[in-house]
Amino acid sequence: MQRFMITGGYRLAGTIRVSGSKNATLPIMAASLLLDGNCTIRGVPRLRDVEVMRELLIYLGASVSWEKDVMHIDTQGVGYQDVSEELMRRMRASNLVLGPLVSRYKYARISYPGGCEIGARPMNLHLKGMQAMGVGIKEKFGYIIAETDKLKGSEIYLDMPSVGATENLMMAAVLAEGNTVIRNAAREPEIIDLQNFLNCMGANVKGAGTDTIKVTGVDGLHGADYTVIPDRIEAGTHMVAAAITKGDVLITNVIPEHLDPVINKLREAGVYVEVKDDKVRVAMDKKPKAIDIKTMPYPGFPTDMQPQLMALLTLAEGTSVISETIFENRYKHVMELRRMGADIKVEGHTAVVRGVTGISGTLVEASDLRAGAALVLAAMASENGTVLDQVDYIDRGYERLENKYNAIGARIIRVHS
Ligand SMILES: CC(=O)N[C@H]1[C@@H](OP(=O)(O)OP(=O)(O)OC[C@H]2O[C@@H](n3ccc(=O)[nH]c3=O)[C@H](O)[C@@H]2O)O[C@H](CO)[C@@H](O)[C@@H]1O
Ligand SMILES: C=C(OP(=O)(O)O)C(=O)O
Repeated sequence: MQRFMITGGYRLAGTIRVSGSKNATLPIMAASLLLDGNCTIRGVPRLRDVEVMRELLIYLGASVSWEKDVMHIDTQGVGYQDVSEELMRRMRASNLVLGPLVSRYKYARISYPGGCEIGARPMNLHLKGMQAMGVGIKEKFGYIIAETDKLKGSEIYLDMPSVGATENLMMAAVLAEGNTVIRNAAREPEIIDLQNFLNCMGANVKGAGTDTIKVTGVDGLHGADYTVIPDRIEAGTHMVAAAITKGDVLITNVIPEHLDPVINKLREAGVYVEVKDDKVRVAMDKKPKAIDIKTMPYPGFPTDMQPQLMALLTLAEGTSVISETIFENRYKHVMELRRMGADIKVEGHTAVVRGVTGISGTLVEASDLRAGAALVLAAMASENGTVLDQVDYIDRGYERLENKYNAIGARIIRVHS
């Protein structure tokens, strides 16, 4: 178990470079299972979740080498399609191997995935879509067994634009016979990145970024060399870090368009945001203004930024209202922020945040990845020291966050206990 000792009150000033996107890298690594050969992925972030996906690919028989941010995957040895509960439970995104395994081997057996406790997160849409493509699904003792003689292209309508279901079904359709159309598909930038990677391997996928994705099945794929997009949630977190510490930070390696919802909300809160090419400069010298936020599928405000924005709004002038519409259990940071002196009330999906003049450090605990990030931000803005437990959650999605912040003025020490 590891913890952060954070001394608050230091202003962040300088440049931070954003790493490759976790949520783009994970499906792209899973998609390599569609291939019988080699691929190279660049811009791969050093994250715990990426480590788990690497272990999963190796467990299935792939060879994976990873140096700095370049990963080589050779899938020629893959011959096993049965994933143990231990591996599946370590990460939610491990469910993304289902589509590629069924597409290539016509069989997969995986246990239900684990991950952060932010909601029930069922897989009904993934499974319904696969059934429409001719896959038999059995659910037994917490395992999903997916089997088919032949995957057939199909018309699929998603009841909600689930990111994971869209990705799993796109991957399942790549080697299916005929055409698949996914309607009400998720439109997140990571879906476009997956489409680009699949097409780089010789797939025929169109429409990612819109609500209709069309996949024409192909007979086989070839190797690819691909660079993943920068992580928009990491970038958004740094933007809030600059604002909450009343700092001035240049954030590089970003695609500003992916950050539109975050940039707009920060500007509404009075934060100075300047966009230039692949950089964003964020500066703040006063208290933020209260704003309302509703989390929505892309291009709406991302649920993965809700806890971080809440941390900022605890110190705003006035009262903010936050509605979390994606995950039913994504307010676990509220209790911890209250322990630091924040004034927040939660009723159902809504949190009412009354701005306070200051928050103070204490002993708090990360309950999940973004809750942990929000607590780091709050601790950097607080009047004294904070001890943050369970930072392993933060390592799931941020590459040595303390090093990035310490390099521009923060005081964070990682303690191994
Ligand atoms: C690895 C990755 O990319 N993770 C992201 C992905 O998660 P993930 O792909 O799991 O999120 P989804 O878009 O699938 O989930 C959105 C909502 O749909 C529900 N749902 C989903 C599938 C299904 O079969 N049935 C169902 O009811 C979920 O419980 C949730 O309430 O998108 C989320 C929403 O932007 C982000 O917070 C996660 O960071
Ligand atoms: C919820 C997240 O990830 P996952 O879907 O992998 O749990 C996240 O990145 O905030």
